Amino acid sequence: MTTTPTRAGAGPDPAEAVTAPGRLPLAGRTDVRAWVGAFLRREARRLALTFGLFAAALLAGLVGPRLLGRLVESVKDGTSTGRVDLFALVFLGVLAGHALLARAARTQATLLGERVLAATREHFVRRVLGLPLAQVESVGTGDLLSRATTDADRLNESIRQAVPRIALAAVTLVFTVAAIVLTSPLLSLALLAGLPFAVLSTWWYRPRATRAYERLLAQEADVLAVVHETARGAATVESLGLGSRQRARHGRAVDAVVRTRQRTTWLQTVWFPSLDLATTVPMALTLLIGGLAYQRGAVGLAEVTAVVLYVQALGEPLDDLLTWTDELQIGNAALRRILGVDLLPNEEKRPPAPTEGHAIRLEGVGFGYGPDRAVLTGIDLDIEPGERLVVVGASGAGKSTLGKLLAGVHHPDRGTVRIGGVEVSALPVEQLRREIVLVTQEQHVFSGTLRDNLTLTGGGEEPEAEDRPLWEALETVLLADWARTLPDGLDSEIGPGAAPVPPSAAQQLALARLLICDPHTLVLDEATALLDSTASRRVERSLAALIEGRTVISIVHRLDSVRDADRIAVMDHGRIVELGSHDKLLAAQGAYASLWHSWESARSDEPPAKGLPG
Ligand SMILES: Nc1ncnc2c1ncn2[C@@H]1O[C@H](COP(=O)(O)OP(=O)(O)OP(=O)(O)O)[C@@H](O)[C@H]1O
Repeated sequence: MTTTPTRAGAGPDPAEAVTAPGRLPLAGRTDVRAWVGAFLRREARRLALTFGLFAAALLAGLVGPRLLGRLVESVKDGTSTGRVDLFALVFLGVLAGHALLARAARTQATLLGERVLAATREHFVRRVLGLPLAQVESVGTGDLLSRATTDADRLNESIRQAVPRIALAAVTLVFTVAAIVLTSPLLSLALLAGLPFAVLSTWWYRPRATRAYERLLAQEADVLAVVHETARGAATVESLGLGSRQRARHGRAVDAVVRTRQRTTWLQTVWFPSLDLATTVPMALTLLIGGLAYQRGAVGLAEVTAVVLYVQALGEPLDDLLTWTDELQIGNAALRRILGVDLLPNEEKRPPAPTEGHAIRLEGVGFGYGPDRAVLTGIDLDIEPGERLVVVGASGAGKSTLGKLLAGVHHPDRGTVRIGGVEVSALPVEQLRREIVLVTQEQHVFSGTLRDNLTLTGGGEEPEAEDRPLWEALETVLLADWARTLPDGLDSEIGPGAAPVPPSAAQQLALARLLICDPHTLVLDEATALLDSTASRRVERSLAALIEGRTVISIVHRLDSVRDADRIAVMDHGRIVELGSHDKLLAAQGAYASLWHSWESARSDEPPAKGLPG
């Protein structure tokens, strides 16, 4: 599938897949058609059942008035009370049958919608989990979230409501038009007068509405992105006083949605009246032609009356057909967004790659977040198994980026990062996590049990034998006492909406997870920087137990414990400018020495604080 850039001003062409900077792509018409084809094949029986039930309900609905008419006629002609009772009974039976059929039809349609929704969401989540992290980072989570939630709901709504209603309206229209033609071919010519209004207005409306709906969904995603970002970074927003900035961003995003909604409403204010004309003009013409034809004896009064009633009856299904087609258009826009994720390159499945030893070697590594933004250049570094390496440097020097490259979160643009002789980019993710893991300040507690949270990295898989290693890990990171206070031990629900997990416990939990997954190398990127000093000390003690016997690369701002490191790497503008032990670098009187002296003098003005073990 090829992707093309969005054409300025004109909006995306629904026939083509579209990519726009900073957004996930939109699928093209061919992708949508393929999806619909697969859906029709997969759900053919359920669809047939749903349509069958709707059609039966429609027919049962038509029988009622007919019966009532017969009853009135027979009362007029004189009939027995027994016969009236019988009619009433049959009428009630038909009404009950209609209600039951309508209920069954709606239940089937709902089930169908839910099945599609579930399958679409599962497919979407699988795809998103397979996306390279860099891709997810570059578009943000708002776009992804809205595709997985509101867009999937819209698609569900389209399938549940729009598809059966459109089908029914179309069938009703065909039957009614056929009835008009059969009743009076002459009067049916009046219908032609309505066609230009329906066709021209829809031809004008459709492409404009398609573009507006696609814009609307993207703008709604922006609103969700701001809300999500603000909620996720609530502590930062609060501490840096970013509330008014976020409110302003939210206000701008909502304004954009309101403007597009105004546009779609305006489009409808032109389209809907034109659709009304598509039935009222033929109605007026039928009366006119009917009157003239009746005077000349070309048609009977009964035919004129029937055709007028039929033309009037066209209004409702025509309205239904077009308004639900509009709804389907929103579903189509939502589907293009959901399927757009399929156009992204997926993390390919890699075969296991046997490594030799645990040595890490970086050769000529270069990396940038964008084509013109080199963040790391010419990095050569050998890290021996069991070594304690500390990385220091000014803010923005590239320390965290180096950590991400080591852990395989990003891959170098130039040069190689090898673990045990194998390039990190060649290692399957399950293997990579047993080799090297990045620990940052941000540790997420997933909704689920404590057990789920401990084993989600894939460790501790054997059933039954599970509990002991999990408790051992909790003991090691000093979290066992906290875990014992939970009502169901390892099976207690924790995280959002369940037992609260304090920030330090979340960090310790992440460390316990690491113990279970047991990688030989840890990259610690300011892992305790956000914790208060008591919590930080507790996590550091857990960390001390964890790093025993492993290679540790610590990225630090505070230099308290750098003396204990085997080597210190000093970074500046994306390069390693110095590398060696504390004493050696101090003696060299270079970048490290000045960092150290300024750290020492700053520390003498501050209350004592603890850094990370190095
Ligand atoms: N996801 C990203 N997208 C684009 N640019 C980024 C991204 N992450 C970092 N950068 C940029 O890359 C450069 C290096 O950032 P990095 O976080 O690696 O530095 P650092 O030395 O760890 O800084 P700090 O000590 O402040 O964390 C900075 O200019 C930063 O703005």
